[in-house]
Amino acid sequence: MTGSRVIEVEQLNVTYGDFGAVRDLSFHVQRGELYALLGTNGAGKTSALEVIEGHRRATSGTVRVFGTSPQDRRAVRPRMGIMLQESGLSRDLTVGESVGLIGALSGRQDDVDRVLAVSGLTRKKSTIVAQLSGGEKRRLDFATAVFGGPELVVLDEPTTGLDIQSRDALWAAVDRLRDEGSTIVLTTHYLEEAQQRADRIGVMHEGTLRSEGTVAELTQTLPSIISFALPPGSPEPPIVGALNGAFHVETFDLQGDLYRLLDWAHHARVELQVLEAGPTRLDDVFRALDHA
Ligand SMILES: Nc1ncnc2c1ncn2[C@@H]1O[C@H](COP(=O)(O)OP(=O)(O)OP(=O)(O)O)[C@@H](O)[C@H]1O
Repeated sequence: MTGSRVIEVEQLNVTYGDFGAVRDLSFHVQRGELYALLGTNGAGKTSALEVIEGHRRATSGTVRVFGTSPQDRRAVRPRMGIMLQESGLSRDLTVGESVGLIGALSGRQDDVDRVLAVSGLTRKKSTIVAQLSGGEKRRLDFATAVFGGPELVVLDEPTTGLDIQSRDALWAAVDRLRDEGSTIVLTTHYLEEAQQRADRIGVMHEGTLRSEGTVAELTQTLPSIISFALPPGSPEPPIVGALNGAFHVETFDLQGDLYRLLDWAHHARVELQVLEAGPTRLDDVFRALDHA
């Protein structure tokens, strides 16, 4: 293992027949990092994660987890918790039995009731899996992944289908894992969640890694946005970019332009309606992908 790298992916290719789902993918994840692998639908994220999880063999390239092959399940499994996009949990087991069984298979030690509490499933302990709602099943998948506080947790779209309370609870549990030193790798289509939490982000599109870095690094090449509307009959503002009466301005000098706008509004006694100003969001990085 190089330095404190928990995951090392070098020139990974995954092909299905003659279709290259993952093409020459290289990235690494440092110990204690939260790394978000983001991308468009079908970009190859799950295929890459499946190799990291040891569920799929690479067509070519090298993947190392804790310095060893992820196919070496005996070495890797006790140290890695996995939340798949679709779980293979038995429908007839109760929630408590499922967590206990998958937990025991992981080789890690934990208290089932503690894990259920962390995952918001205490009241469902005796319910069979077949009777869980979609969101509850996701919480159960999460519970089995974090059983025993693994050093590495891989989460494939963990918050898809969860209501806002469940999402907040899941992120609080992830924060606790990080406080305890766990490394987290995840995929999500909720870009704002990655923007708030990821130390680094890799952006995939059509099988390849298009960009990688911190949120600041990914967004710094794009302008910031100021948007607002004016009451009818207002004088012309000192800023261009009006569209249907609403103003939407792209700027590389957010602070300077905002100062000029507010100063103008103050002196002209104009109310800036629905005023919003902020750096470019990851959404815009994604929208730029199709043109990359
Ligand atoms: N078993 C398979 N056989 C053939 N093609 C597959 C298989 N699994 C995935 N693919 C294809 O490989 C591509 C990458 O799929 P993958 O699930 O890795 O993407 P993803 O980035 O996770 O997408 P999403 O965000 O939509 O979940 C897609 O075009 C998909 O149709």
